Amino acid sequence: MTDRKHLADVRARIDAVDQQVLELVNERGRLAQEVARIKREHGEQGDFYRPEREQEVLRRIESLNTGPLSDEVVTRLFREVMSACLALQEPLKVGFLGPEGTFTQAAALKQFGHGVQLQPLTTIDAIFREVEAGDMHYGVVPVENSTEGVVNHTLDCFLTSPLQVVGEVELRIQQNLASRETELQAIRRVYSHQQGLAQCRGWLDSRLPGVERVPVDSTGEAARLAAMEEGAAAVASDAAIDMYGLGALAEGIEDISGNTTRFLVIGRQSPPPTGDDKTSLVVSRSDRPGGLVSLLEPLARHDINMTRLDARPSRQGVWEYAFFIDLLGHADDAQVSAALAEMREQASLLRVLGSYPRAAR
Ligand SMILES: O=C(O)C(=O)C[C@]1(C(=O)O)C=C[C@@H](O)C=C1
Repeated sequence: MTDRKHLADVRARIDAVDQQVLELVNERGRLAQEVARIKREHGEQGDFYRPEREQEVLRRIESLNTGPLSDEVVTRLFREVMSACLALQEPLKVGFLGPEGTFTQAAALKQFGHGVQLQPLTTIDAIFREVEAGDMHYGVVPVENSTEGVVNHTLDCFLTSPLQVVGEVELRIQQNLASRETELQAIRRVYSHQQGLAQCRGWLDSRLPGVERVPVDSTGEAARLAAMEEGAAAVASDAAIDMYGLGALAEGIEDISGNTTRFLVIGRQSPPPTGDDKTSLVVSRSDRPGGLVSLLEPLARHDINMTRLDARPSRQGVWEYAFFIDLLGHADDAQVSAALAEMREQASLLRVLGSYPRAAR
């Protein structure tokens, strides 16, 4: 067989496979519509998004995958297929910390795919408010960075909001120096979110010493400003570079490689257990010696793994703290529920912020 004939044959087989894939994704779409009909009949309006089921679907796909496509790639493809199926059931509105081009937008896309309507909002408070008011179904907010620690503002919002955590997203963060200038020597000012500036402090100290650093609300906003100003640059994402038509003067400028940011998805109701969950809670107690140790003791006794502990002023009294705790397990799991009951006996306040599936790939 000639090469040309062979190529034509293989392409004909690809066409046949595409036709099958098309029929199957549409069949999947029809089944999702059937699920929606059942949910409506049971009065579950507004509750079409099921993070626990999505997690189960993605984990199953990963375990079935034999390649040559990587687990990461098949996860991304099936995430989009589910996103399109969910959009057939109900178009979801999801607020994220904007403007366009922020890492939070990338996290929202990773969690929900392109089938939802993503709405950039200007502050973390606004995201909480819009979800509380029902104008948005869900919100996506940054909560901690592996280099720079917690996003205090998000934790503070939880102190006063009734919303629940319904999911978490982890994202590898690559920072770039973005500008319309083409030479590093032309840069007089660098904009970024304060976390972006902090993540690249070492690089900026050595490559742009003495250049003014200006913290702004987000990396997306930094890219927007850099696009308008001569001699300006932004520490920002690849997406922001594309969005604002900038060039990358340097790529991957974060000081610690493996830099990861964790985001929380907020909504009105936490999902049921999947067997691989996390629980976030806020707890406080009036100051007394050994207070924190005895408060945490039930977790150790019930063999529960704590993955995060942060203290924030509780805003109730001077030197009173609220402790934000993440642990492995779901609040409905027997061990976790027993430990929480014992902690509650000692605490002046204990609120479960939500139990949710652990971040997918
Ligand atoms: O299983 C469900 O509850 C569905 O609605 C179907 C489906 C899917 O496409 O697999 C769609 C949306 C949900 O978020 C979870 C899963």
